[in-house]
Amino acid sequence: MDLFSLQSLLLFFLLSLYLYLHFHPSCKKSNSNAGFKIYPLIGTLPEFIKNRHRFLDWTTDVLSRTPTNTATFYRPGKVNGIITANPLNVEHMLKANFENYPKGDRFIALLKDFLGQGIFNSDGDLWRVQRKTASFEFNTKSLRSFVMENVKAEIETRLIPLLKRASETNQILDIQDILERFAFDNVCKLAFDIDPVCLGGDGTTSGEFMQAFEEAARLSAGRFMYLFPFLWKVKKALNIGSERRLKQAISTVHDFADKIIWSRMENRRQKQNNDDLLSRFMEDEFNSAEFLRDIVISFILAGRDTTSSSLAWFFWILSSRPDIERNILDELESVRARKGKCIGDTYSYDELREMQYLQAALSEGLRLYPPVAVDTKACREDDVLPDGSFIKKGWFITYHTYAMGRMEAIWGKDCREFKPQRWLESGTCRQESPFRYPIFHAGPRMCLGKDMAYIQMKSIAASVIERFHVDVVDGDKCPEHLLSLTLRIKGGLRVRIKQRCVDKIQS
Ligand code: HEM
Repeated sequence: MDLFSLQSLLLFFLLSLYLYLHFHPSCKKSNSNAGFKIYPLIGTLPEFIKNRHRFLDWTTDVLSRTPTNTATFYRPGKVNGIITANPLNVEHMLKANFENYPKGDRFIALLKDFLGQGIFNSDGDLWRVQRKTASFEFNTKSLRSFVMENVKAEIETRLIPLLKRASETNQILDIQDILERFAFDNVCKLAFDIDPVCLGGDGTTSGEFMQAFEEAARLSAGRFMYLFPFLWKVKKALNIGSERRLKQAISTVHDFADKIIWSRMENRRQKQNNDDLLSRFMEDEFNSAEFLRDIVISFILAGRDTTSSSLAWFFWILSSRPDIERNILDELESVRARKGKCIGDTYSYDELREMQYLQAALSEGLRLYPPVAVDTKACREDDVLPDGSFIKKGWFITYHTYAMGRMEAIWGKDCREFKPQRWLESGTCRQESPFRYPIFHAGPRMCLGKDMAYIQMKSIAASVIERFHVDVVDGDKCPEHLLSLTLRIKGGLRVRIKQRCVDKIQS
């Protein structure tokens, strides 16, 4: 019997069991606000089978119905744990009891082929040493001006000309892909001092690598969603199906990263010094080429997939909210008027800081479409969470950022509406507690690239919006999301670019 027949047989069995359990009155749990339906032996599996294609919305609905926005999850294969959208629990796991909630062996094993021992996939000293080295680089004063300069160059010489051409020829573009390319060029320059020119030319360079990276992230994330957790290991051992494709994709990604490492090692041999993140890691001669490769891949993931995801969702929202777009345009106009600038002039860091409405609108977009939609840790020792939930040693715990953006308990009755004004106090965008709004994580593992991400998102949004209207093809339909390692728009976001008041725009 081949693997497919085995899986079909198991599915048939589970489906029959599910139908029996679902329709047999004695098996029904009466309490509709008690979290996931848990059946004897198979736990949450029937519900998981039914809903895994809409995992985020399903789990959000369940969490919103529980008294403390927290629920227990059981699946055969020892996949037991807690999913929470409760800020007190989030603070406990990410900060107050941080040491008890590492990434853990299961998580690390699932992502090891793709991320190796990089910063996103390590615990203990291995994580600490990477955090220390990277923090040093992210805290240098020169980093901000370096980021500003790179972003400016990428906008002026690549993004705007590309959008202008598309508007003149009425071409349909995938803006998510364009934004990924932008972010990829940017992070490569910042972290490894190379320019892959991925957004250059006709915007199709490095296509093979980009596709492979996306596939590797998607298939690695897919390992979390197997009905039977061991199945991916069987497929990997037999080198079949998605595991075979994952292996190929990872090999393409590794080739790219290896070339960066080798060229940098050559530079060092020739006593040429680079001043970037990778060089800091290379200063430690005990760091192997393989470990350096893991570092490269982690930073590409951090830089490429996050800002591009949030901006793609943001442009989709704006396309149906002319009121918000108008407010952004008004704000940009007033910044320009105060500073004596014209459309097309680059904004300085201080000018970006003045764009409080834009900051609020972007933060609101991140609330509803967080790039890291769920984040999972493991429980090291039995514990009781602040809401009273018991968690056992070895269980996983997931804080559900996507659900948290949709919880009435946090944001009120209008939690599902896009309202930038909820962020504004006397015209200033307020800070939110990172435990209520853990978009960038919180505590000791908080995102290192948050400031850089806002610089990039605000610069792109301001430069694009003041020159173009981004018209989403089929904009009346909410795009389907794809839960990869980040929250993507499935199939990309197809848009037409319409240029505004052409005569005012400087060439
Ligand atoms: C909208 C944009 C971004 C969002 C929403 C975001 C979110 C996050 C989140 C949720 C984590 C924790 C992940 C985990 O549990 O391992 C994280 C970690 C991290 N982020 Fe970001 N990020 C963004 C942009 C960036 C950028 C542009 C960079 C820089 C290249 C960056 C660098 C990092 C690094 C190095 C860590 C690892 C921190 C650690 O484990 O100690 N991020 N980010």
